[in-house]
Amino acid sequence: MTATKGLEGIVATTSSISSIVDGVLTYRGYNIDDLAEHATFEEVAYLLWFGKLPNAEELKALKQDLSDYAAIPDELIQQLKLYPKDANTMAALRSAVSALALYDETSDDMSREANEKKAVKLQAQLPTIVAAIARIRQGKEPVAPKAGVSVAENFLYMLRGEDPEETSVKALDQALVLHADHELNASTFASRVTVATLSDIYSGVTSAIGALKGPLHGGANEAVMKMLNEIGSLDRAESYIMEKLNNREKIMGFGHRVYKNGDPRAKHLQKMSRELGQMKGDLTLYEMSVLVEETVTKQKGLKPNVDFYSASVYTQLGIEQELFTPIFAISRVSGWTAHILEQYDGNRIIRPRAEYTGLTDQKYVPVELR
Ligand SMILES: CC(=O)SCCNC(=O)CCNC(=O)[C@H](O)C(C)(C)COP(=O)(O)OP(=O)(O)OC[C@H]1O[C@@H](n2cnc3c(N)ncnc32)[C@H](O)[C@@H]1OP(=O)(O)O
Ligand SMILES: O=C([O-])CC(=O)C(=O)O
Repeated sequence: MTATKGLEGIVATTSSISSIVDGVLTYRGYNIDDLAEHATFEEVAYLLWFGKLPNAEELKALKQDLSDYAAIPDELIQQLKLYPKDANTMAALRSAVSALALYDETSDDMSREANEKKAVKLQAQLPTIVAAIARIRQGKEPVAPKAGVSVAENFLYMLRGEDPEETSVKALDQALVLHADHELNASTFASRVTVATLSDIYSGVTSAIGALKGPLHGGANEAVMKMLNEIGSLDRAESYIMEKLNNREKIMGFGHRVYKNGDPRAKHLQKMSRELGQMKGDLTLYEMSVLVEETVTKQKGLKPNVDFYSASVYTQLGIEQELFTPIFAISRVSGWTAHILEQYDGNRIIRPRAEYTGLTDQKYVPVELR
């Protein structure tokens, strides 16, 4: 038995949800470029869960369900108010989603119908939880979800307490489409490992949130913004990156286990970042990001991943850094739950082997002789 570090190149499951072949990402056979350009997040979530794009009636029914399920239990809001104000937002979200299971009497109902309903409920409730955490932290009351609007619009409304402008809603909706699923990434794998023991969907999503939090995965978008803030101005970008690389430090938002010639989602986020800058009449953040990209690519041959330009996009949408990875979760919960449903179908426990590298032939020695 020989271990492969980080399971690189190991095919751990079959899946019909999303695929990456020769650098091309598809959801259920639809190219991400096509979906980013034309589809709404609700259409994409339906596609991931049910394997086809919804017709008008199916889409209307899904939007209604997302609206109907968006409120969170009062008991949970009370709990959120007890969390430390300076708690990491992903840690708070992880705890809240775990607690959510306590208020769903169907949490251990393993029928396909119940699990599909819980997938839609989790999608509806995660944005409400994230917005509530953000508002409580600012000393404000959470805003109840608004009926009849998209996930993107509702999230910005609950965050700000007022109707968002259309350009922000469109940009966030496109970002949600781009983040919705990504084959067997670390958080999706974590969710599948958890539910493959026939544990419940809330446990699967809680595991996934824990995995997404790390800076080598979803947490990188917050680390990118921290880096851009440290750089501070265009003239410092190149020297800052050179110093990091000379110290053999990683540049967050660059590199990828699967894409070696670039992440197809990055160009959409880059375009969005430029357009938001143009609209604001201030391209500093965008230009600083481009200079970082040029320097990293020239020095290391590494290309930006999905996390790099999402940092400047969210900042220009007026969203605080601590919410970047939770926004990733608001989108990715569609993919996680699609994978969880797929895992339950024809499940087998996921239990690989480890190559043992420890001591052998040890003989027990009584404690007084050690
Ligand atoms: C949504 C997402 O999860 S996208 C990824 C988000 N994560 C980040 O942006 C964090 C920064 N990037 C990284 O840490 C890595 O590129 C990962 C985690 C994404 C992929 O990791 P791996 O597939 O294990 O790549 P690995 O670490 O083997 O990289 C190969 C080489 O490139 C280097 N490298 C990879 N990424 C970077 C980077 N961002 N900055 C500098 N060097 C890098 C590694 O140090 C390694 O160099 P070496 O061979 O001299 O040791
Ligand atoms: O696939 C990965 O390893 C990470 C990633 O880009 C994602 O989850 O979107």
